[in-house]
Amino acid sequence: MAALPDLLGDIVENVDGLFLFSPSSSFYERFVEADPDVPVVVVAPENVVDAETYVQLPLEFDNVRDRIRFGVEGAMEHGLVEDGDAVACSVSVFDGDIDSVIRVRVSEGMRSGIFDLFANSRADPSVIRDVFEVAIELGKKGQKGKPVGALFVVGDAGKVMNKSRPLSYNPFEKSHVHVGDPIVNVMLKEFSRLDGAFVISDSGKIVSAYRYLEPSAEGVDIPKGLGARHMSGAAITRDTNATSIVLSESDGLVRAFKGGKMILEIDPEGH
Ligand SMILES: Nc1ncnc2c1ncn2[C@@H]1O[C@H](COP(=O)(O)OP(=O)(O)OP(=O)(O)O)[C@@H](O)[C@H]1O
Ligand SMILES: [Mn+2]
Repeated sequence: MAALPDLLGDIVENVDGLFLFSPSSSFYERFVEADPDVPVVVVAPENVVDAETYVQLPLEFDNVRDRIRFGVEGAMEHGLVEDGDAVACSVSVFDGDIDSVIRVRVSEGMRSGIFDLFANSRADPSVIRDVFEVAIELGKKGQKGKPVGALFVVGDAGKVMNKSRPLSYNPFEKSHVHVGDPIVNVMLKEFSRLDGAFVISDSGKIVSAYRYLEPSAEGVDIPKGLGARHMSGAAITRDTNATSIVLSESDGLVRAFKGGKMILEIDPEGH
């Protein structure tokens, strides 16, 4: 009878790269010089282990597939791996230390756009991340315990303003506030109880609240069952170079749209 390491060793046999997701320093040290033929790529929110090849995670994606996709697509973008490569991804599925190895075949076809969404949107990556964080937090807590929906249109704000109209007075009219400021998070949560979309500039300035989006919905293909908030949020990203981040009041999920397509779906509760 074969020993388990022989049987399970196939998973890491002949890989072209080893991806360590948020490794501790001691874990990283053990692997970095283990096999000189297999480059080690660290994927983490911060490069605390001082890795030479590193892909920064904007969010700790609870969904392991999202996390791995982000790391692999980022590595493709940086030229660290290429079509046809096999890579071993070491991740933590449950809380704590790395507990799993997943073998992935790199291919152009697997690209979901998740890396692109953060790295190559019109808006700064940090602005996209900050808006995600607001949406996720809003999804976790709701407004006074009740589920709430919200629509954030980020980047290419001039064009977005041209393709929308006000539903009410704009509380951000003369202000110069940016996403990420703690006070702004409180304001965004407060105003999200009312209708319409928030429009945010490339640099994170809140341009307007209460915008009714009027994009053409032609050629927009999003999952059936999503309503007008999602449809208008998706469509505006085809008509402009904006990225939309939408919190659903009805199912509590946060979804991101770019180029008229849904790129990412996150459960704020981490289920
Ligand atoms: N074109 C639009 N521009 C801006 N906001 C919109 C637009 N259409 C709908 N909304 C906002 O979305 C809210 C919910 O609409 P609807 O239920 O049709 O969307 P939905 O996609 O099902 O979203 P949810 O999952 O949150 O219910 C509306 O009350 C309105 O505030
Ligand atoms: Mn609805």
